[in-house]
Amino acid sequence: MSLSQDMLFEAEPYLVANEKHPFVQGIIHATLTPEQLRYYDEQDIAFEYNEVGIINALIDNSTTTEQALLFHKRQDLQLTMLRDWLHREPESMPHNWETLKQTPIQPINQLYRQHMAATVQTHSVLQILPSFAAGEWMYIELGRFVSKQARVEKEPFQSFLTMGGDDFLGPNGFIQQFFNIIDYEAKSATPREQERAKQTFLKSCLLEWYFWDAAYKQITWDDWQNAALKGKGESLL
Ligand SMILES: Cc1ncc(C[n+]2csc(CCO)c2C)c(N)n1
Repeated sequence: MSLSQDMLFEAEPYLVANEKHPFVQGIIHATLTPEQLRYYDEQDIAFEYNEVGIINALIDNSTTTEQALLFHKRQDLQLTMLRDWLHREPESMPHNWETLKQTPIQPINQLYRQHMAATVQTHSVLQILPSFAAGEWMYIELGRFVSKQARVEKEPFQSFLTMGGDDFLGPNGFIQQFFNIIDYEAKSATPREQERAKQTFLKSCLLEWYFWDAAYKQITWDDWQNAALKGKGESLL
């Protein structure tokens, strides 16, 4: 079994858990509140901004020019998506490229971004790529899952997890190409390095679940502070 097959096999229970999460179910049934959507939107745009740095690291540490070109293409898409997203920002939450850097990063978002950033210092595509590819894979699979459900066709829910999939899907899509790169890099890696890469992938899958959970409960540092200092909010954690 290739490393990517092994990763996907072990990631399956995390995918099922993500499908069952009340936030994902709330997308299907269009039952999320404006506050839950707003929290998600703010945290996710900041998350995607952080990914720009991760993709830069992938370009930087590529072992072939083909890899560098693929990551560069992915970066182009990331920046285009961010630009369009910033244009769509609601009046209540205006962001631009500059203020994006000052968006408050709430606890789970911080944990996830630091999990990804921690891989950069390995200078290894095999270690950096799984931290990033897991989120992409999860969104594509969740998109597939929600499209098979009787989902409520109402915005903004309808557009949620419906990705302009062609760039991501199929044998030449980003997802398959990322897995091909992981398998190519795994060939020259030790079993310990391969295991580490797999665990990084699985931790990103786990943090995907917590990202939905944080948005569902709108967990902030203030909640954590209240829970710690005032002894309130056990149910949040
Ligand atoms: C929590 C979280 N995880 C992963 C992504 C990344 N992501 C998933 S799909 C996609 C491309 C198409 O929108 C990107 C960049 C995210 N945004 N939020």
